[in-house]
Amino acid sequence: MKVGIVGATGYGGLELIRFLHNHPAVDRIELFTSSEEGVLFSSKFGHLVTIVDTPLKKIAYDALEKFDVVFTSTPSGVTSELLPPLVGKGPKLIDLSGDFRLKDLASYEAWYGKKAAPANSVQQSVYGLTEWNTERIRQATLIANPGCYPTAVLLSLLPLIKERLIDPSFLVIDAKSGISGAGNKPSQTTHFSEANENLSIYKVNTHQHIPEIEQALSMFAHVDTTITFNTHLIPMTRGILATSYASVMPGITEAQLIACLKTAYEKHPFLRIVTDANSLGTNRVKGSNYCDILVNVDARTNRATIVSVIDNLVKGAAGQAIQNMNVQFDLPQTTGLDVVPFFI
Ligand SMILES: NC(=O)C1=CN([C@@H]2O[C@H](COP(=O)(O)OP(=O)(O)OC[C@H]3O[C@@H](n4cnc5c(N)ncnc54)[C@H](OP(=O)(O)O)[C@@H]3O)[C@@H](O)[C@H]2O)C=CC1
Ligand SMILES: CC(=O)N[C@@H](CCC(=O)OP(=O)(O)O)C(=O)O
Repeated sequence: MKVGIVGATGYGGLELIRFLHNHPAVDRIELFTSSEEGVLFSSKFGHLVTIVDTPLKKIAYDALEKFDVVFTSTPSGVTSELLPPLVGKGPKLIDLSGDFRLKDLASYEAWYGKKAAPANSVQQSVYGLTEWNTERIRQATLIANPGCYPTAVLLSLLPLIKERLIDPSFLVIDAKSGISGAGNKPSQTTHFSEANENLSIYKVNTHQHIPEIEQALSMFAHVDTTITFNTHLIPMTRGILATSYASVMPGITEAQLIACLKTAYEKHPFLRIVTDANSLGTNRVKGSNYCDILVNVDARTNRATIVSVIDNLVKGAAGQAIQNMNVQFDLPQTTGLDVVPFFI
């Protein structure tokens, strides 16, 4: 299989290379750039000197059309223009940005502050939350890979809401991310001296993943609701921990919530239900495509605390994108992704 990566020099692109290099069905990888045409990739990333020896190529339609799969890992607002002419031209397109996730174009423009992609290409795109949309992903030519936070939040909440075990009308979600979630372009808030030894909230009640989570709750659990969702930056490189709070429906027990999650994911190798809080942490999934989930019910308040952890760059980005490619090519979902978490 011949694979092209646009945005290869970014964090998502580098993770795609890390996994695709070991993917048994991928025999050729070409890397594309908007700013560094002709630069030898390994001259920028010395740790890949024995692995990738090709120069970065200019983004061009005639080159991209020839691939079996094109991954795009670029800032929002790029693929809304780049990809529509490629849809249906041959390659499977897997976009890691937010440009094709929101079906409501006005919502995209309001939350991202950018011009939306053409309506027909947004309609054709398939939301790539692998465990919940497998059959549509199999047929898709354009996949909108989910955001990192929505992946963590939705995987933990969807089974419980779909089975009406928790009340979806008052969901409060508190999420925290490592700094690589912000990409490789430094900013004031990601500057080491300001992020280190600091914990901060950002995009208060305005995060662009709010409409994405609400849309997916409607799409997969048939619940139309509004959520309270806030995000925090933690001084570490990788990882997301999302904690959701919801009232438990009358008569429902913690054991039933755990059983529901276990049943929902029993055939899904990357989803693990954890029952001991000491065994849950971002280091337990770091570097891997796993999503670990814990649920606990506070008997005093009858509220559930639902916690999930992922590596934002793997299950939250490149790993899930490759999982989707595996589905499209009828490969086992774990192909090329069967790695042990770093832990330390
Ligand atoms: N980081 C994360 O945890 C996650 C990120 N995402 C999303 O995935 C996408 C990539 O994220 P990430 O890798 O972190 O971002 P980075 O900022 O690390 O990298 C983005 C890459 O895009 C390329 N690029 C920049 N501008 C343009 C342009 N105008 N046209 C084409 N390419 C361009 C750059 O490479 P070059 O200059 O060589 O072209 C750059 O290296 C983003 O949309 C992000 O929101 C989604 C889930 C998780
Ligand atoms: C820590 C950090 O800044 N994370 C980014 C992750 C979002 C992202 O990746 O953007 P899209 O999914 O919308 O493309 C953020 O919160 O905006």
